Amino acid sequence: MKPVPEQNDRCGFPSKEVIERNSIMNTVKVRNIEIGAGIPKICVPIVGVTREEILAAAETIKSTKADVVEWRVDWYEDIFDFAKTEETMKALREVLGETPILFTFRTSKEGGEKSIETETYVELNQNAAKTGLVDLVDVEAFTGDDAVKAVVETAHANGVKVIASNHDFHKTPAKDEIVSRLRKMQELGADIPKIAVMPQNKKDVLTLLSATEEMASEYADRPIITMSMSGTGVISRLCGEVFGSALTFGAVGKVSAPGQMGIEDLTTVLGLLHKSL
Ligand SMILES: O=C1C[C@@](O)(C(=O)O)C[C@@H](O)[C@@H]1O
Repeated sequence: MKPVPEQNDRCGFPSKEVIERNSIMNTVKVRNIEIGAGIPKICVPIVGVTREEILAAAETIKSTKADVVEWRVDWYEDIFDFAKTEETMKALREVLGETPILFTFRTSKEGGEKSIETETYVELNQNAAKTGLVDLVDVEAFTGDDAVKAVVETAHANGVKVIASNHDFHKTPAKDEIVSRLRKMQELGADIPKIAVMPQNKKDVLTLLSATEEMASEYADRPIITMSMSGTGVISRLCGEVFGSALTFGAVGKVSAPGQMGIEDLTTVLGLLHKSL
């Protein structure tokens, strides 16, 4: 008789433990937004350089259906002066009211505007979390485990959630590699693991979707975010509710990555899919 695999019961179905583990999907609540429940949430990035541009973008976004606003601080001209950064953050919070704010310094290594020393990067994210003005911080998962854990610890101590991220602007890694990166982010204590990859062909988009489905159904006990970038990958920004990606980035004006759709079209498509599920 063949040995029964540990994962399965005697009839070959998933064991109780596996089913229980798979059914525990914690959502992440930031202000009034529950990430991981229902329609994927829409996050709109702000990529202004000056304080005026940033606040003007926030005013425009405020009148849209954005669930979350990402402040891409690597674009901001005064980001290395924390007093100025905090003032702009305060003004941004005043404009956005209850809309959750995600604080993101995207390093040039992962497609962002500026490079930064690891120590400064950790300190910047910790300081942002300590202000109480932002709701989420993005930490690049491959900054080094100690650095990531330090940001997670400070963020959590201040009631701020952490999105761990990884970006490949050139290619799409193999499915197992994508899953293993997302699992690592979960192990490092991130509230939401996220990966963005570039497809070189349509099969790469399927690889990303398949990795998303596997991670979401077999390993994740929290929401995840995935996307395949550019026009070839745009479908992945629309079908998160089917395959298991809890949030999608949409543009109001300037995009922050290739393939982002305008928020109005995005809202329509997400709504249409939701109705038919
Ligand atoms: O990580 C991401 C995802 C993203 O790169 C995208 O492809 O939509 C856009 C970035 O602004 C954000 O920080």
